[in-house]
Amino acid sequence: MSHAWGYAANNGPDKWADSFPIANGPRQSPIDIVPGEASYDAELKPLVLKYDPSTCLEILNNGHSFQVTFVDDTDSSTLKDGPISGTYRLKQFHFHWGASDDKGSEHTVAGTKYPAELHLVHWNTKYESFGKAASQPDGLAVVGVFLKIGAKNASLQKLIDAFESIKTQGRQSSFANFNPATLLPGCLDYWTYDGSLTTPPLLESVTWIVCKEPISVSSEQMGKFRSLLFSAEGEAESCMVDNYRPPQPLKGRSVRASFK
Ligand SMILES: O=C(NCc1ccccc1)Nc1ccc2c(c1)[B-](O)(O)OC2
Ligand SMILES: [Zn+2]
Repeated sequence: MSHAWGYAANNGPDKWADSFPIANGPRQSPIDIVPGEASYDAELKPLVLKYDPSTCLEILNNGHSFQVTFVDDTDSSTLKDGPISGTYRLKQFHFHWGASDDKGSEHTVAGTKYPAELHLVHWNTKYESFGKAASQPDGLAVVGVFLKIGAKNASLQKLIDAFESIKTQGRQSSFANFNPATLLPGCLDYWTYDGSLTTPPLLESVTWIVCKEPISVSSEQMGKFRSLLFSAEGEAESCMVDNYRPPQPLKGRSVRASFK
């Protein structure tokens, strides 16, 4: 497989190991989180998330998902505490979702799939850049938030309203003053474990922080996610759906809970 990885039968998750052998590594993500097997750790601190909407830069279709990117040359938008030490800067957030409401999340909870999952990506400022941090075992910290079908989500609607300008692969548009904190659930209880990027290069550099409480999304809003395209303008249209990697073997890792 050339490095044109994707989610189709010929270039999807079952084929990634051909070009990225780490796909079969010891700390791959996502995983199935089994709450009864997670161990409560009283030493885990509450998450401290400080986001500055003025660091929001653009929204783009990268051919795998849509992503909102942030200016990360200062400590304006950061994640601290929780299971991590030091300061991690927000770089981007993106989503994974399904072709229907019964699938789409990457992490699962006792086998339950949610229709979508948000990833807020942060990098450890002890390294000089995201790229450098991405190759270090403590380089990245990603906050995962499940989306559950329910009430229309006004914050997600702001993202959806920008979709017509990023319908096809490679398109981007300016996107300002969005506060990612509006995408967080009210309760920040979380599970945490050591894992990886869930897309190539699948680097094993992520401290995963998965929130127990989902946020809401309406079924109509999920329909708008599915109107984005994997394909570029002028190519045969391919709907951007099922852009999730299934759970990977735990390989002896422990999952800790910040709550009883
Ligand atoms: O940043 C990514 N690629 C570009 C890259 C540039 C430089 C070095 C390595 C990688 N990928 C990526 C980053 C973070 C997450 C994911 C994928 B995710 O697992 O989907 O959710 C969390
Ligand atoms: Zn992701």
